Amino acid sequence: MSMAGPESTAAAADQNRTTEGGSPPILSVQGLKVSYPVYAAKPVRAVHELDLQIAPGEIVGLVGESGSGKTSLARAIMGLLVRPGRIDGGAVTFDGRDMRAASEDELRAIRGRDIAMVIPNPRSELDPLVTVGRQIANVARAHLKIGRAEADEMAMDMLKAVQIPDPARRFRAYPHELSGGMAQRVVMAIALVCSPKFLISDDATSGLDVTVQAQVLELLRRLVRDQGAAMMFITRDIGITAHFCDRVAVIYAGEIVEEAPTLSFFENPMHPYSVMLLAAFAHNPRLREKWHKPLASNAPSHVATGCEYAPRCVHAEAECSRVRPQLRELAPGHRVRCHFPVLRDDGETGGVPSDAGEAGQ
Ligand SMILES: Nc1ncnc2c1ncn2[C@@H]1O[C@H](COP(=O)(O)OP(=O)(O)OP(=O)(O)O)[C@@H](O)[C@H]1O
Repeated sequence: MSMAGPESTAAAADQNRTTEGGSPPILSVQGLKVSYPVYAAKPVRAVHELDLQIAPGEIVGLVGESGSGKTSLARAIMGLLVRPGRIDGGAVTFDGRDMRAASEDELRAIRGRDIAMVIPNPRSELDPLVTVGRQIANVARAHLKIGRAEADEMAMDMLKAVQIPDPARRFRAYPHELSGGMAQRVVMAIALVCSPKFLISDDATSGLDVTVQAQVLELLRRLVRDQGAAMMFITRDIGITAHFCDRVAVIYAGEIVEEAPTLSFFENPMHPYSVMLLAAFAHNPRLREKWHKPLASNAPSHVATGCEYAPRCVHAEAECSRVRPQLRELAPGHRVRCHFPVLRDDGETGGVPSDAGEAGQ
């Protein structure tokens, strides 16, 4: 991650911000820009002027299609952008600390102890030559400066907490001896053993079959709640967020286009892209067609002016390709980046006040 620029003053000021619930955020992202320079071409813009705040104990679902910038955002927060990725601007404040000003050693100490990340394909995360109990214990020893016996005890407790069958035997097992669901639980145990304040789950359960996925998600939620941690839950499956998250943020082409408390979001999604995602989730081709203008390529491509979603939007008007919409708060905690937000079928505006002011960007 690059060192602090002028934005780090924004990070310091950010400590004074509060979330919807009135508490200071555990994570605050302000105006974040991430790009990937590509040889002999324009850099790929992955995240663009993105704002996101997450309160302690809150689970926020980050939903968007492939290539919308979810992983780039997560990795930028952790200071783990994959080369040639770089942060071009903005601030990331975690627990009052300016993450962009932190040294690599400081970031290493924060990662694993205060912020942890769970990703899909757990086997790639695990060392094939070390027993799973030892791998969990090693993380605890490295971050908590405790002795071997205590670390082993913590590892065993974590194996029980993630509901691994026969934990004493699994403690001594090697990763190849575990099923995919078990390996995912071990990765969760590693992520949670130091009781991090913030967990990022990046599509972590997508490789599991549906029943195991539901069990693992429920477990993850319970453990995060028990530890009082906050979580950013990244997924392409908008349906999961309904049961799992306190708040939903929809990302399109590197921008948050809608964010709202979960109930408000599902009762009245206002951005045409969110409505399209919900229609796709409902597996209803007619609804999908109604809400989505197909393009030759599915990947969001950036527009020169106006709304990023305009080329694919069935409601787009001339203004949409001219003026970039700002995020506006149209119901309590419900912000939408759209000139023409969707009205509910019953003709209600979903609480859209005619004089709604602008919020955020
Ligand atoms: N290493 C890289 N080099 C060049 N471009 C990259 C690299 N990693 C990501 N990108 C580009 O950045 C944009 C955002 O990608 P990112 O992986 O963050 O999206 P995502 O929403 O996490 O996608 P997915 O759900 O498929 O993981 C995409 O256009 C992608 O092609």
